[in-house]
Amino acid sequence: MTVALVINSGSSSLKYQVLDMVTCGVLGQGLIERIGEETADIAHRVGDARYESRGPIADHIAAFAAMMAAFAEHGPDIEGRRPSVVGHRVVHGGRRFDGPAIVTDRVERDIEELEPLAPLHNPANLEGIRAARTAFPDLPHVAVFDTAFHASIPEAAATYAIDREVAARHRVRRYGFHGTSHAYVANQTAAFLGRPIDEIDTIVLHIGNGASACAVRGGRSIDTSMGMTPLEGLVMGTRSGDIDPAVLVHLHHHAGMSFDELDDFLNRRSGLLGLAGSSDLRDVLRAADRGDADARLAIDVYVHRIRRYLGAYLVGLGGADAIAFTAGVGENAAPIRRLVVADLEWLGIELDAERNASPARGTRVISTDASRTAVLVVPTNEELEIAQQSLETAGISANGQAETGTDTHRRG
Ligand SMILES: Nc1ncnc2c1ncn2[C@@H]1O[C@H](COP(=O)(O)OP(=O)(O)O)[C@@H](O)[C@H]1O
Ligand SMILES: CC(=O)OP(=O)(O)O
Ligand SMILES: [Mg+2]
Repeated sequence: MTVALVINSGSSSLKYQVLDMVTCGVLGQGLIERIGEETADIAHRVGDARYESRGPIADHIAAFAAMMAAFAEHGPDIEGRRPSVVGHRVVHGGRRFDGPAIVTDRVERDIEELEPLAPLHNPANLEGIRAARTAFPDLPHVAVFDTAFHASIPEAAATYAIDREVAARHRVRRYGFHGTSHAYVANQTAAFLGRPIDEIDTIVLHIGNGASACAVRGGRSIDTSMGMTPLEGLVMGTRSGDIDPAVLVHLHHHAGMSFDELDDFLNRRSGLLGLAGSSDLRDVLRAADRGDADARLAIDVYVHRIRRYLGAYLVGLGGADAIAFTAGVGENAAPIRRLVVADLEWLGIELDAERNASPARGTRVISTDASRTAVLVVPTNEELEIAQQSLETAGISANGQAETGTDTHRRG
């Protein structure tokens, strides 16, 4: 059996999964939240058993140690069944990485060098990588970048209309994020429809706490709503998404907000939280049902923004074979899906109300049989995609054999 360990270090959290790569099943997983705060929450799961604990966790190195302690105490037995590879989610790969990379000291330096472009994400990603390489020095570690899938975006969609020299010097361009999810969901959509991926055009709506839309032509990203950072585009849990940049200048001059405060304001205090007081869409939907006017407006703004991108990408692709909803909101919030594709019958997009409202899980079609564009719900699985890309990059097959001509422990 080949086992993969996947590490997803967020700015204040560490998510991990141990996967059996033959069955693609999860052997164990966990989430450590509030790293760096007074007390952190640790939730570890093995099969149906769930173990929760709390305690101070200073940084990602301590979080990594807590994860190893949870493995030792509750399983899975990763000493007995050692992982063959460790896959790491890295948010920003800049233009340096257009695919996964075996982590070397050089790759670590490149990720560090990209920190100014993703100050919330890359430092945490790097701490996770360093802790994991210290714990498993003999294993291949692979970095899988959120940005890599969008390397195919044409210049017209990637370029901001500012002075070219300034932009180039400071690496200001649109990179896009959630690429691992967009790629996985586009592939799942093609497989579910029984069509080759290179023959279909798909719009993936990854709507979770972070949210982005992606136009995928024949398996390649041609446009996406996030830009230089994961702030641009859709309205998110705490992020504003698109905003007139002059608003920042205005708030700087008239509200006395510094640029650090504005950064915090747009990334952590805006979006659903800023409009309706909660970053969790479930709370906002409940409040709207009770008639709360702020919550209703928040949902209107949220949906309006998604539809704006949906329209743009339908034009960009010249029509789509499929629209795939994914992530926390996309997979679970039937009312949002209904509003996003409402009144588009004239475009050949027709939702089936009953299919949409069904509590069924797994990949499924929610449009009518007559709908020219298929609308689907496709659960994303970034961890599995990271594990598979990591295995492939390390030259290991799912049954544990080194792939011909590749050294299993190649480390770049
Ligand atoms: N049943 C549901 N109805 C509406 N929204 C939901 C439901 N389940 C989850 N969500 C939303 O999904 C969001 C989390 O999405 P997720 O993809 O897990 O986020 P992330 O991985 O970016 O933290 C939550 O903030 C919540 O608003
Ligand atoms: C890049 C990004 O926005 O990630 P997340 O959805 O995990 O916040
Ligand atoms: Mg997410």
